[in-house]
Amino acid sequence: MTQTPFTPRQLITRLAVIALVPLLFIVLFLWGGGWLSPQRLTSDKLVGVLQQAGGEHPGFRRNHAKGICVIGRFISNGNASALSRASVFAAGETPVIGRFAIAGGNPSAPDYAVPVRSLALAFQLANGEQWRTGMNAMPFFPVSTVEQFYELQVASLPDPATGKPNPEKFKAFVQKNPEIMPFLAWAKQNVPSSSWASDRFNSLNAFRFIDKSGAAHLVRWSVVPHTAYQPIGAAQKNDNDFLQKDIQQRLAQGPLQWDLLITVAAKGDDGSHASQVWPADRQTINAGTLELSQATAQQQGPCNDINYDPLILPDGIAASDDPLLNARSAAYAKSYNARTREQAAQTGAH
Ligand code: HEM
Repeated sequence: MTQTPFTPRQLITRLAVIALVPLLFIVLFLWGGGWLSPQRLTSDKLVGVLQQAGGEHPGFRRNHAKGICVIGRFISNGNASALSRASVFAAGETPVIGRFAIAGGNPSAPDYAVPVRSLALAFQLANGEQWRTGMNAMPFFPVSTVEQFYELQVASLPDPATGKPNPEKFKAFVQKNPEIMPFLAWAKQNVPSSSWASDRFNSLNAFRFIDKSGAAHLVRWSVVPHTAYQPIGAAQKNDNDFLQKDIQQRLAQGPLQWDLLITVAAKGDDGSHASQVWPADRQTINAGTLELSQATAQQQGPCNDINYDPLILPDGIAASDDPLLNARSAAYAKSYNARTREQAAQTGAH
């Protein structure tokens, strides 16, 4: 008979260690899925509340659901290459696939009823890298933290009894988060333009540009229209889809342009609060011209399969400490996976 080299005590210890390894993996799996901390704000919860607000629309984005694809190019003048070594800022041209949209999860919402509009861009760099950015046509974000974003969605949900948001719940949110007051004041006086072509779109979140020496510069960016602002009028209020029709008509006449402006933070400026703008005297650099030339319906267009994750960045651009960035990245992936799976089921693809 062969003798085991271990004493019973050693054997038990070894078996216990072996059993611990899979147990550790199970605990990590449950933790990652949010099962061990149900109060934790997961991307499931964030996407869930957006879906509750916008309704069930299989195959569509869970926010900014109504939109249109556009293509064009970015013509860099080389000015931003002192701050960022990203090849997109060297003088020259980069093809762009973009998407105009309005906020909210309802793909049939009337355009005039939605105050927040967006432009997302995917720059296809010659070296195979991509720079993706989703910008909104407002000067700053309503809130700064992921918890506030979630609670704001919950406070704005329609009351099942009335079909409208409960004003008491919204008031309670504002009292708890007075940081939202400047946004509410902006929204109250804002008269939307009659065209996406004349909207200024802002990154809102801060990022870091990394220069050739490896030094980081805190920045935000905006695209500023060449097209003059015309306020929304009666004609637009009677047409649910005026934004899409307008942009198609304009692009049929010729390309539309925006300047890409980089705003550079000064020492001490905070990049982690998207609800706070930096003082107006900060340095701005005109990095070049965004030129959009063609529009296609989103479901058939090249933007359908793009997840405009704000953390898909080329070498030379990096995330800041803004906590919204990671939450956005995780939620956009969740939304992308859901909508592309649904689209595949709708078309019978496997
Ligand atoms: C925690 C905060 C946020 C959450 C959870 C969130 C969530 C979402 C989701 C789920 C989508 C749909 C993504 C897809 O299916 O492709 C979306 C779209 C979008 N969001 Fe956010 N968002 C947040 C903050 C922001 C901020 C700060 C901005 C600032 C500009 C922003 C701009 C956009 C834009 C432009 C789109 C449309 C992108 C496209 O056209 O595909 N979001 N958001």
